[in-house]
This record gives sequence, C-alpha cells and structure tokens, in this order.
Amino acid sequence: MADKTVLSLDNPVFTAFLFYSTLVILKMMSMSLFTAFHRMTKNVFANEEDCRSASKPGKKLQPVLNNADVERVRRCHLNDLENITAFVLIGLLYTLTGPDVQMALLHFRIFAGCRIAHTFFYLFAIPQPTRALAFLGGFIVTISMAVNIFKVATF
Ligand SMILES: N[C@@H](CCC(=O)N[C@@H](CS)C(=O)NCC(=O)O)C(=O)O
Repeated sequence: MADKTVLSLDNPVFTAFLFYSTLVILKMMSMSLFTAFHRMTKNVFANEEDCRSASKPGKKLQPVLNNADVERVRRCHLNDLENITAFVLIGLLYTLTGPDVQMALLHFRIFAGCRIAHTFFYLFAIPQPTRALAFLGGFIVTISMAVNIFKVATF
C-alpha cells in the first residue's frame, strides 16, 4: 500500500504532478478555443442549428465537415486526448510509487515540453519529423513511468 504521505502537498513529486498535469490539461482544453476561433472567423459550422444561428439574411450557411484549419486543430485535440489522458493516469500511479524527485521532475517536464511543442508544430504545420519527435518524446516518458510502476508493482 502507498505511504499516505505520498499524496500530500508536502511531497514535491505530488505537487509537481499536480502542476504539470493541470498545465497539459489546460493546454488540451485550449484546443476547443482554437477550434471555435476557426469556426467563427471562417463561418465553418458542423451542425444545421449552428448554421441557422450564424446565417445572415440572403446568406444561408451549410454545414461543413472538411475545413482544413478546423480539422487540423481537431486532430491535434484528439492526439492530446490520446496522450495526455494516459500521462495523467499513469503519472498518478507513478507518483503513488514514491519515485525519486529529480527523476519524476524530469519525466513531468519533458512530457509537458513535448506536448506544447507537438501543438506548436501541428498548428503551424512545421515540417516533419518535428511533430513526430515531440509525440515520441511524450510517449517515451509515459512508457518510462509505466516501466517504473511495473518495477515496484509486480506480484
Ligand atoms: N492516432 C495517431 C497515432 C500516432 C501518433 O500520435 N502520431 C503523431 C506523430 S506523427 C501525430 O502527431 N499524429 C497525428 C495525429 O494524431 O493527428 C495517428 O493517427 O497519427
């Protein structure tokens, strides 16, 4: 059973986990705002009712499901969901194992940095392999935390 002080604000690994998890979750949530920005500035709506409320007299909008800018942000958002959800879950379990503070900070910081970089590379269509490397960095961090969990959680 985990030491009960592990989930305490006196534990620097736990506070770092709170900080970096919240940071990447907010980053992920910001994708919704970027999507909304593109929809509103380009009049690109996916639903009939959205089109009706945005239509002007003489200019009836039709649903659009394939706008390149909107779809790019949505793919970025989906990629965040695939990776950030796993980080938060595995990261919490990893924190419960009582890892070394410097190692934990290294994991959390590399992950956050990679995900911010991934978003930048994706939204600004920076040539590959930049985005692939940013994805891989974050992915390796999550796998590394999982390996550390298995090291102490074997039965
Ligand atoms: N679900 C991802 C799995 C692989 C992945 O995450 N690749 C990274 C690096 S190339 C990525 O940014 N994929 C683009 C995406 O998910 O839209 C995909 O379909 O590509």
